[in-house]
Amino acid sequence: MSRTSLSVLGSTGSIGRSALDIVLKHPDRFKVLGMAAGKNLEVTLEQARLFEPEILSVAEEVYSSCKESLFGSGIKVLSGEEGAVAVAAYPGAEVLLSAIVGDAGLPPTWEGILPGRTIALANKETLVAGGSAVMGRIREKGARLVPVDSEHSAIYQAMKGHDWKSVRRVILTASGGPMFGKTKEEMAHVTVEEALNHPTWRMGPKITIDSATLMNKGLEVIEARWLFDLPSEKIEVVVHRQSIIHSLVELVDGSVLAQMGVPDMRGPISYAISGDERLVLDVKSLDLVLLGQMTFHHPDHEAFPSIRHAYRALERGGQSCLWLNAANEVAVAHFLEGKIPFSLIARIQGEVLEQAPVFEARTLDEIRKSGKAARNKAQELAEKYAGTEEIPGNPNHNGQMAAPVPGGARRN
Ligand SMILES: NC(=O)C1=CN([C@@H]2O[C@H](COP(=O)(O)OP(=O)(O)OC[C@H]3O[C@@H](n4cnc5c(N)ncnc54)[C@H](OP(=O)(O)O)[C@@H]3O)[C@@H](O)[C@H]2O)C=CC1
Ligand SMILES: CC(=O)[C@@H](O)[C@H](O)COP(=O)(O)O
Ligand SMILES: [Mn+2]
Repeated sequence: MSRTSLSVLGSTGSIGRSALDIVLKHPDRFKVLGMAAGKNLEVTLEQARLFEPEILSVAEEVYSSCKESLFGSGIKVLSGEEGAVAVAAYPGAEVLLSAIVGDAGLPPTWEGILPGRTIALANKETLVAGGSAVMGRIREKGARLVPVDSEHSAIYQAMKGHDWKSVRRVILTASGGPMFGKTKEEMAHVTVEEALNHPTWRMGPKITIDSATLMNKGLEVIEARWLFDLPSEKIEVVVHRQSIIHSLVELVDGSVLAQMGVPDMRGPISYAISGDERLVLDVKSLDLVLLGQMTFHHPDHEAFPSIRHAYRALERGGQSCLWLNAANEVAVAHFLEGKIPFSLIARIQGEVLEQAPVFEARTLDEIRKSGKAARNKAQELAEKYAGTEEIPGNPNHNGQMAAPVPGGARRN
């Protein structure tokens, strides 16, 4: 079998590194053609020397050092969004792994949708922000969109050989994140360290905070809506603390299909980039006796309003999902910088999504402009609330109005 040529967007991240680990173990199966990274020069250079791509892009800040270090290597070095787009659109890659974090991943993914190509999609924000426009472009170009996200990969794997007409509902599993069991009142006091301490997955900081607020599951509900062309009534969420069942599909005859395994993203990544082939991976075996039990709960929508925001955005339509996504990114960045308390992330999401235009953004340019407008709204709100420990105007647990407390989110 000839080697699959692969380009990786977000090569230095958690998904990117796992993907390149698979390539390293299967040199007869893959060849890396292009790589796009951000500011991590050390890892970028290591990867460039190991995989010898034809084209590479990094953040503007590290461009000169990168170019200088790779002088004479024959690798074409580019930078910034233009560079990432050039890597994505570079012809010859049969598979494009989209794993830049956040809405920065949308322009390269969009431009990388080329005839006959497989887009292995980790960057869920692309579908949340771009929804019908992205799916339209996939169809128009004759590309193939394959999920990398573990839940969607589970559904995709479970549905192999089954007819989508036979689906009663899909059930996305959520770990519940590190804040599972906390009350609404306790949310204001969650520290950055606590929120970054995911119980089952090791991922980049943005998605880890999304998991802590359960926005990740909200984004995944929207992702499932577009990937599988399902109405939101057929998409449900259940909290499963162990992250062993990666998601389930219930068929019209009551049969339930599940995909299971120890939490390790190399499984879903390899399935997506290999064209549904089962590659040998050194992923641990599932020991059911050691596991002992699996638990299931309804999500607590009072303490974690973000999943409801996602359903609301789908119901409201137009640019609501795009605005929800942009608001979330701004709010998460503010939380990570210690500028706003954890509980305000969901508040900002909810306020911004209600201001979204109710007509669709159809082109990349429209999506980008709209995303910027949403970011500005979220920024204004974040600045307005910065330094407040409690949500202004919301009664605290004693029923009194909370006074803003300087200091914002605490790190310890
Ligand atoms: N990690 C996981 O297990 C899962 C992740 N996903 C999704 O995959 C995506 C990546 O997540 P994850 O790997 O955890 O994130 P990381 O934060 O670990 O990695 C992000 C990657 O994107 C790069 N990057 C960031 N901004 C830019 C930019 N403006 N231009 C070019 N590159 C940029 C980073 O470069 P650098 O570090 O060099 O600055 C890095 O390579 C997200 O959309 C996430 O939701 C989905 C399911 C599971
Ligand atoms: C690995 C993966 O797909 C993540 O999206 C994961 O699902 C995050 O965990 P949560 O279930 O806590 O959101
Ligand atoms: Mn997931």
